[in-house]
Amino acid sequence: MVAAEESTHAGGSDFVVVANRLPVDLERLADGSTRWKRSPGGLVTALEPILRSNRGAWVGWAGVADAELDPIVQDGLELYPVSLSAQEIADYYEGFSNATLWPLYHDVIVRPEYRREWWNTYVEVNRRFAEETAKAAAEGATVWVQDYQLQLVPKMLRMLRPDLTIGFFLHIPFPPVELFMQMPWRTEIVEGLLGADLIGFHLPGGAQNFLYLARRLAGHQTSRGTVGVRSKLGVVQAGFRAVRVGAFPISIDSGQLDEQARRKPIRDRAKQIRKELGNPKHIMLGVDRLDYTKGIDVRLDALLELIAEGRVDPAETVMVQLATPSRERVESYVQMRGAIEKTVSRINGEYAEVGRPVVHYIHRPIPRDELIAFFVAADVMLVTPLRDGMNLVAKEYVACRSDLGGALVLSEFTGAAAELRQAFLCNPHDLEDVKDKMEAALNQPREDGRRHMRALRRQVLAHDVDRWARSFLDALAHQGAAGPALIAPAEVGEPE
Ligand SMILES: O=P(O)(O)OC[C@H]1O[C@H](O[C@H]2O[C@H](CO)[C@@H](O)[C@H](O)[C@H]2O)[C@H](O)[C@@H](O)[C@@H]1O
Ligand SMILES: Nc1ccn([C@@H]2O[C@H](COP(=O)(O)OP(=O)(O)O)[C@@H](O)[C@H]2O)c(=O)n1
Repeated sequence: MVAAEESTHAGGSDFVVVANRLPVDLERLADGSTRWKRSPGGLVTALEPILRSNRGAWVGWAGVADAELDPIVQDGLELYPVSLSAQEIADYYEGFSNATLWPLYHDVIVRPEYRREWWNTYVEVNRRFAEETAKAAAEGATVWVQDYQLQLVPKMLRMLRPDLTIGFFLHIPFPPVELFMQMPWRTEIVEGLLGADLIGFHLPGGAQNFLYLARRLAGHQTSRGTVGVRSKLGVVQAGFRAVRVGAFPISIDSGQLDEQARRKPIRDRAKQIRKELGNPKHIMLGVDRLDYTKGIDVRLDALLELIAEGRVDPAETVMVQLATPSRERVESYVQMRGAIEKTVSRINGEYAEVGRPVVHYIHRPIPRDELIAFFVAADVMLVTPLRDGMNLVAKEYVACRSDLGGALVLSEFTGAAAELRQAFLCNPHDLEDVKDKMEAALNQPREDGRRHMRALRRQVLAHDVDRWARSFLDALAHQGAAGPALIAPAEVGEPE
């Protein structure tokens, strides 16, 4: 163990978030200059307001290769950039994180690749994140490690800095045991996570899966009762340490988004969007990173069939698909992009008129205000992932609809579906079901729509990102680094 000497060299931050990405990406422009831009994805959307209100530090990668940057204060946030070489990006980020773990944890929608050299780099990069965090954290600090890219950091960090309180949160689904068992380095991953004091998942199912694996793979005793939402934590007795495991569904800054969406410039822009789209009777909207988990193909296929069957009139309906570029060098993403763009062309080729496309497809990031105006303008929001940890877009749409207009079609295979029960829930693997729900959402009577949206908004406004972070950090604080075992012996099951 390292202990005393490391501790005297500790940095100044009492609260440190560690995530693969910083909240901003460094962008290198053609003229050689650089600028910072917002990073993609829901993790950043959720964590940025938390870090601001806790005045903490953020350790992460700046999104480009070989950027040797000193710690900086950017827009009020203290950032500690971790440098990755081009080879590390290929092996750790595109390889092990996004061609092994991502598909494995998302129900093997595409086949995960298991490559030893990717794993070796994943271990090395996790070690570097742990070392950088050890430098940034003050004596006795709380460190919150985020997501599947950094599952070994909790154990590595505990070895370097036993004085820290360490939390870990997984933003993607934790897979069923039968799938996780494919992973050649499954025991190392479970043990890596068990370096934390508290391990959080979006849903109780993920927590239960993990408890089972802690018994089976690491041979620890664990609690046996069911895990609740923000309550009834599970416990793994890892030697003298009690590691707690719980479900904490993430959310958004709903109050702030609600307020923003009510502003006149946003509402005016929403009207203008409708006009620019040719004042159609119905606007359907999809907003996603371009990822095969998101089921963009599913909603396009459904639209194509609905039009072909005469159930949707292309003269009065448009679909807008805003797709942020994502992981563009990973082969499965290249293939999926090709397939989606082909279907967009097919729908427009068969059913559009000159100057009046049926599908408007934008493959680039769009400014936040513009996105909010699209949420306000959309009559039907299509969220159809084959599997998604949470899906913040669904919650953002609801937060933007203070007018009680609009309808949400939501896949049952998102974390959000556990909370947004009044949406048009659909099974994305059943195209007929998706079509039926899209049609029902388009034709929903106004009063029914208002009732559904009111109930959805109650849920989203009451359970915001601040509540998510507080519930996790409160649970973490109540244990502390060397906290006592919280399970009575009677609750502990023997390993199998
Ligand atoms: O960093 P990238 O590779 O560009 O990917 C963006 C993020 O995607 C994933 O987001 C997840 O987190 C959301 C918030 O908890 C959740 O709603 C969503 O279901 C997840 O897919 C990923 O987990 C992040 O690490 C990435 O930064
Ligand atoms: N074209 C797009 C698509 C998504 N986004 C944002 O990216 C985030 C996506 O979060 P999410 O939880 O739905 O999904 P992931 O991309 O994190 O898997 C949301 O905050 C969206 O508003 C965006 O800004 N522009």
